[in-house]
Amino acid sequence: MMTRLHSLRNRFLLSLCGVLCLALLALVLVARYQIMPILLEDEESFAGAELDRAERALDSELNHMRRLVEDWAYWDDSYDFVSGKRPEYVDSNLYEDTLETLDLKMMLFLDADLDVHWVIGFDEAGEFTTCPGAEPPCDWATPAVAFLVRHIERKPDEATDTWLLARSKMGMAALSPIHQSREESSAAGWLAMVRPLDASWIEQLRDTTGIQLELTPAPEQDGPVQQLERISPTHMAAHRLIPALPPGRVVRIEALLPRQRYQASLETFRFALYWTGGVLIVTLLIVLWLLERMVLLPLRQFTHYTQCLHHEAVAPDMPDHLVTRRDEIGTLSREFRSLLEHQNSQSEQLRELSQHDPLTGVANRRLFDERFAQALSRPVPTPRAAAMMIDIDHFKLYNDHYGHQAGDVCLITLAQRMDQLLSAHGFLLARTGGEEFSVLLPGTSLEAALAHAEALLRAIEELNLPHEISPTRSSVTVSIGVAAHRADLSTPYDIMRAADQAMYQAKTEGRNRVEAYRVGEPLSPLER
Ligand SMILES: Nc1nc2c(ncn2[C@@H]2O[C@H](COP(=O)(O)OP(=O)(O)OP(=O)(O)O)[C@@H](O)[C@H]2O)c(=O)[nH]1
Repeated sequence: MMTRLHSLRNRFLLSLCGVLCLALLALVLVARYQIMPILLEDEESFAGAELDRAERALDSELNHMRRLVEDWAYWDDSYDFVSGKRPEYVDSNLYEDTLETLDLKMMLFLDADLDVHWVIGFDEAGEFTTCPGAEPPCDWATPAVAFLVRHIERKPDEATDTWLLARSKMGMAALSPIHQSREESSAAGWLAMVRPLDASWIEQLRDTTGIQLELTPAPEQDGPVQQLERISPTHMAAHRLIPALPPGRVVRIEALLPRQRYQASLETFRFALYWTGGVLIVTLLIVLWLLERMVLLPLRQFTHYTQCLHHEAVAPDMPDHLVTRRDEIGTLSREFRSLLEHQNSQSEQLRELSQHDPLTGVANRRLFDERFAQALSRPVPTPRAAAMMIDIDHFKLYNDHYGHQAGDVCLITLAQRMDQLLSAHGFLLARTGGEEFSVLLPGTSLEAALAHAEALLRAIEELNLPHEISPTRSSVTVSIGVAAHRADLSTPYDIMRAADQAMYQAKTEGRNRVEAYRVGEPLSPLER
């Protein structure tokens, strides 16, 4: 018995759901292990590029510082000043406004012997000081002087250098040898400048780069130079450490970056995922609908039809829309129909064989009894039915004289003639014994039956089938007993017993005659 779970529809649905789940799982795994790493990697390279941009902005500021210090260092007035020839240089150039205009914290001139020639700048308290050496009140410059002297002694290639400074406050420093502008000569001294990197400068850097960044001085640390921290779904913090002075200190660039690219990629991926999922589900629904219409529905109709064959007495016709289909179901339906037709015709043949006498082709006892019972069961007005019992006279002699085969031919000839006469009236002739026939006459009275029997007798005589050694007549004759339904003959058995008795009466009376079963005659048992 097919359960609902095992129906094709449910199995197909379950299989599709399974495939869908596997596809979703595959999609999740691909997203987790293929797409997400690519997105994160892309985000890291974006953060790196943004930090590069911030660092390039710093480099550009350092270059600016380099150009500024070189402008002053390659100025002949500066050359003369450190060579001790232009004492008015201080008054005309080195004053507080100069530092403020150039956005500097300090300018330091060293002569060729690396002695401090002049210092101007703001001390730790922000007071402007200007001195011919690093003595008070300009002693705040002493550490810078010591560093510069060490640096020049270590690297006397007379190149311009720039540095980021990361003390408690940040700054930028540049150092250049002082040369004459036109002649090739050795350095007459060195000029150093220091620019503070304060909050307003950082704000300006933010405006220039468009990056939300912070610069902070920090001690040098072990670990990666660049790090990325995703602080929220919308923002990440990227920082990079840039070497600075003094040794052991770094400038930490920290950029707060939007995760737009990641979010946009994620959104695009989600969008594609939802659409793919939606299209997949719609496709599945359409496939299911098509399956239902093209396969399952006709199969159910076919199954319903085969079930009807079991339950209905008369086989219904196969629905036209099934047999006219041009697909496999149509082929199956047509094959099934032709198989059914073949089986029906074989059943019909078997039924015919089981209800008819193989020698004469007329009905046999089985069909006769069946029809007789039917005739009496119908609530029709009287007369209900009559019956005849016909027996060929001296048929043993016929066989003995003409042979058994001729006897068969005689039986066939007689049967055909009698059937011809009887069937014209709707009566049923049956061969119920070797040379014995019975006739059912539905709705016929005894008198009418006797008249039909007499006509039958005459017709057989008229056949004039030779029976030379018959003591009755020189042709084949029959004896007929007739009985009809009445109160004391209410069953087929009783009526046939009475007809049989009448037929024996006809034999006794001399054969080739018709006898009726008379009222009050005792019935003898019917020999069968
Ligand atoms: N050829 C042939 N003979 C059959 C067939 N069936 C029965 N018979 C013969 O029919 C004969 C019947 O003989 P009986 O019953 O003695 O009766 P009868 O010779 O007809 O004599 P009455 O009935 O008394 O007139 C037998 O010889 C059977 O062999 C058959 O199918 N073919």
